[in-house]
Amino acid sequence: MSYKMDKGQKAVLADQRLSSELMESRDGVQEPCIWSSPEGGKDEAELGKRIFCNRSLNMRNIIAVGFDMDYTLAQYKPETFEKLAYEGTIEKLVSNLGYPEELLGWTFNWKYMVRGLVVDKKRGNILKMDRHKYVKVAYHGFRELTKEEKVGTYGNTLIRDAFDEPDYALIDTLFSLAEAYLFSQLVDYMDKNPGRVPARVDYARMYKDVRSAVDMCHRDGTLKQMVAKDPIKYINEDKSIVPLLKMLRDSRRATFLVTNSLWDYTNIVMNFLCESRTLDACNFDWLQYFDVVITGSAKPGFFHEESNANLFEVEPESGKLINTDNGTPMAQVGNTSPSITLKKQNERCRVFQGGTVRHLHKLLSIGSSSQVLYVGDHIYGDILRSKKVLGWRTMLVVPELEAEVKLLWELRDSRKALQLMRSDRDHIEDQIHRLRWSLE
Ligand SMILES: Nc1nc2c(ncn2[C@@H]2O[C@H](COP(=O)(O)O)[C@@H](O)[C@H]2O)c(=O)[nH]1
Ligand SMILES: [Mg+2]
Repeated sequence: MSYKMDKGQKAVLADQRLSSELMESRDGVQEPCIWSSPEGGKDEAELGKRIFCNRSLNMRNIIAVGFDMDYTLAQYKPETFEKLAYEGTIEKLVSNLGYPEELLGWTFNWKYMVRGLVVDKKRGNILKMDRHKYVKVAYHGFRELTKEEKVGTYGNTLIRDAFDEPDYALIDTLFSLAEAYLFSQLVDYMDKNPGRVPARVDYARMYKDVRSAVDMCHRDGTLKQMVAKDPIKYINEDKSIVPLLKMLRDSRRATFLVTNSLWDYTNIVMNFLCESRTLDACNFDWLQYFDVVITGSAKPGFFHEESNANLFEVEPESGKLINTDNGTPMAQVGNTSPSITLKKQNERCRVFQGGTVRHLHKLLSIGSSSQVLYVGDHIYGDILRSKKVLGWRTMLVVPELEAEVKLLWELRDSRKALQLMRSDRDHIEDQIHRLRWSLE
């Protein structure tokens, strides 16, 4: 990431440069660069490390910056982490749900699926839609539908399909790549071997089975135990996280973490990211970089202001949950001062589980939602509601863009040449039309 902040609350997103370099006006003419910093972004950051804005954000108004953890601060390695999810899911399908043992020999191509695809559960199809919700590409299992098949299935309805639950599922998180791939494999397998999948299983049932097996992998420790044992195998190291958090805190902004992961796992992942520590050496030093940590937040429900979810304080050493009254630890019968140990241990940062955005605002003394910037990876879980309903300012982490932006940049000359050729072609076509009309 590339941005500048000074201690006097004067902070700006300093990197609109590339976005204006890459963004051409409609007539193909390059717009002049608009700089946010006086130096004009002279100390260039690597292409993939820059921040892009679709509207300006004055950091001066931001008093608290929050982060999601999984796939935001912690970038998992899909070649190991998603493979683990894929193998764990197959294992559960075979052992618990009666799928054939030969699935255990299947392999996972982690590069095949991308976020943004849509699963048509009933038909066993994977769809790529355009921004207007028209199906551009459709695959049945791994076979691409012909144009006629595609139009016949998705193009002829009088009432337009919403492509939403319950018949469709959106692949909107990197956690879902393995299940989408496995679903396509199962569709192919079932078409070719109709008697080999459990009786009464259709495509939709197969998707449901895969989903519940994946869900179980996240809940029963299949994934988290393995990550805890060997985090470097599954999570990319990122030496810029601590400087980033320090910089935010030096600028006197509050920092917070809101994650759906529970405390035990959060502590392991954050120890690895901030301190390069593994399970046996875990401590709580990383908490110094935050004012508030909320685990088990159940996003997106966390962002519903009307939610009544209870907020518990977590005792970091034991993981014990303590009842709170809006964030204030409650006295237990027979013990009038339960909060003393917690306060001493945790002078800088308090750790919670559950609660709602109202609790967070109170804990951080946030007066207006527009003073909060939240960084997340999940458009639905992290961004949609927090931005649209609450009015938080949001930043979406899209690692896929790194390759795309590089490619756009590398191909800039060809793209420009193509644009000029298109414009020449349009002129020539217009001239031909005029000449034709003059002859009629
Ligand atoms: N029970 C399930 N948990 C899931 C699933 N997919 C992801 N996850 C877990 O959610 C959190 C994400 O945390 P955040 O920091 O991004 O808020 C992490 O613990 C995942 O393991 C699922 O399908 N079922
Ligand atoms: Mg996340």
